[in-house]
Amino acid sequence: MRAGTYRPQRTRSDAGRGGRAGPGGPQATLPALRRGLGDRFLVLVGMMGSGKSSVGRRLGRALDLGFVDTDAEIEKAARMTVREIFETYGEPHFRALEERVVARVMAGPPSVIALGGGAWLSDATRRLVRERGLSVWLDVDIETLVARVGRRTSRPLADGDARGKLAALDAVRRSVYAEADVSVRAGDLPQEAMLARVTAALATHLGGPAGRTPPA
Ligand SMILES: Nc1ncnc2c1ncn2[C@@H]1O[C@H](COP(=O)(O)OP(=O)(O)O)[C@@H](O)[C@H]1O
Ligand SMILES: O=C(O)C1=C[C@@H](OP(=O)(O)O)[C@@H](O)[C@H](O)C1
Ligand SMILES: [Mg+2]
Repeated sequence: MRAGTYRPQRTRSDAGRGGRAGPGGPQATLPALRRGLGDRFLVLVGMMGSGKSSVGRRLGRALDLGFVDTDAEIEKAARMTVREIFETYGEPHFRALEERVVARVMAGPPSVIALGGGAWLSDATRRLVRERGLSVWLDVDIETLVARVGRRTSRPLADGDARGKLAALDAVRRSVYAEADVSVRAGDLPQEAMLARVTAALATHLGGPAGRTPPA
């Protein structure tokens, strides 16, 4: 490693249910995580239903950072729902909007960002996140995704045979999600336990429970 280059190792968290983040528990690590993050964005990636939006909102609050959901930003900008955009203009148009929204958000102040599940497939978005962010893959099993997404109507790519469609997308996308800086593998954990697991994985990635501030 070049002198002065901060390059933490990639991390896969298989910590126990709920995760452990040092003697004081997850709460104790939050200020250290905030410091370790510096001026980077914290960017959540993963399949539909993995909990990016839910965990992201909680992480933003826990770290005292703003929270941005790219789907919500797209809907605000387009004054249409994600489904309406897909149905009216098609997926390529949605992807172009998504790329623009991510770039706009990442030109602003650091925050926690929940990407839509397909946003990470964009080369431009991954490049931007590598430059300005720390990425976390929520790697959640298909059965859990289906249970969360299958009965909802807001995700056009899961229409009909949700299990089949999610499994096919997951198979294609896994290797790209795996490029994220940190991977958090989880089943159907309650939201607080998921949050604890993510903060534990981040603490490990950033240099242990005490966290570590990157050298200037
Ligand atoms: N840990 C969890 N346990 C149970 N339900 C969850 C959990 N995380 C998210 N959900 C629910 O699953 C659905 C998808 O979660 P969401 O956060 O929107 O995921 P994503 O943004 O990755 O698609 C939402 O209805 C949400 O309330
Ligand atoms: O995986 C995908 O391609 C998509 C995921 C959705 O966001 P969530 O991952 O937040 O559900 C939304 O952007 C759109 O329906 C497409
Ligand atoms: Mg979401």
